[in-house]
Amino acid sequence: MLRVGILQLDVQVGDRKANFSRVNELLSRAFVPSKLPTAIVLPELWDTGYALEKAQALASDEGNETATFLGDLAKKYNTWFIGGSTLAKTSAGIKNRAQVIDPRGELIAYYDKVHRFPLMDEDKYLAPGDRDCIFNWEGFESGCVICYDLRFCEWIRCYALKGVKALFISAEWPAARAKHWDILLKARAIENQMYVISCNRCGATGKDTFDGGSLVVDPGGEVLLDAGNLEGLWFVDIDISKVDQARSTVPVFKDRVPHLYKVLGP
Ligand SMILES: O=C(O)CCC(=O)C(=O)O
Repeated sequence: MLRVGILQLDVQVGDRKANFSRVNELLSRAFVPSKLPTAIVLPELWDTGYALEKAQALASDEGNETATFLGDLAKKYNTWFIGGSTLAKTSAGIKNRAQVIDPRGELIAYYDKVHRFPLMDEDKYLAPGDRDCIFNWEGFESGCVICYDLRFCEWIRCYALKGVKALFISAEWPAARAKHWDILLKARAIENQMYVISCNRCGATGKDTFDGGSLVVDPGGEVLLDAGNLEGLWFVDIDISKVDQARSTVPVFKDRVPHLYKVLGP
């Protein structure tokens, strides 16, 4: 069993210091040795929120400021931080970057959001990522994506075809489309027969409201954890062997007919 912690946060927009201190507070309150999780997941842009018009000022070089903060926490609590994105200044522009940090505090992988969300002007302010993010988490192929990426079943399928068994999704998915979030998380878990481990923002900024609703869904589509709409750190135990069980019970991957799936044109 692997224990996962979902840190559902009400993000303070443009205020990295406030978000850092809130995360510190929630972690120190929740931690007792018997509850130690193997990984903690944070929301998308958890450290600065969506203040993209100020992205240039808020981004840190390669996202290092936030990676250093999480690295120290990873060592302190002997846990992974997986997902939870930050604005990263790179030579190709500013990216919405999810970070994967191991218990030694090392940044071992990162993911730059591939599908930019036009309703939040990401295409105007951010440069897109151009690759997936697959890494070994405690002996298991795992991956991460960010928010809007969830709508692209073909992208998530690529992760499954590369052997991913646990997919981490960080998001700031608004309440207005909470139903889509809920259904798509379950669908991606069922169709790919993998764990989907998600962390969404809660709370509100002006008129924008976020319902949280972070779910951990098993490969059969069962919801193991629903964090509701409140801020907090929630724990759940997952058994990765259920992925192989699901894939052998209904052999979807064996029964694919890929030569019929080829699309003509872009
Ligand atoms: O797809 C959606 O409805 C929400 C996506 C989103 O909020 C994001 O990618 O930041």
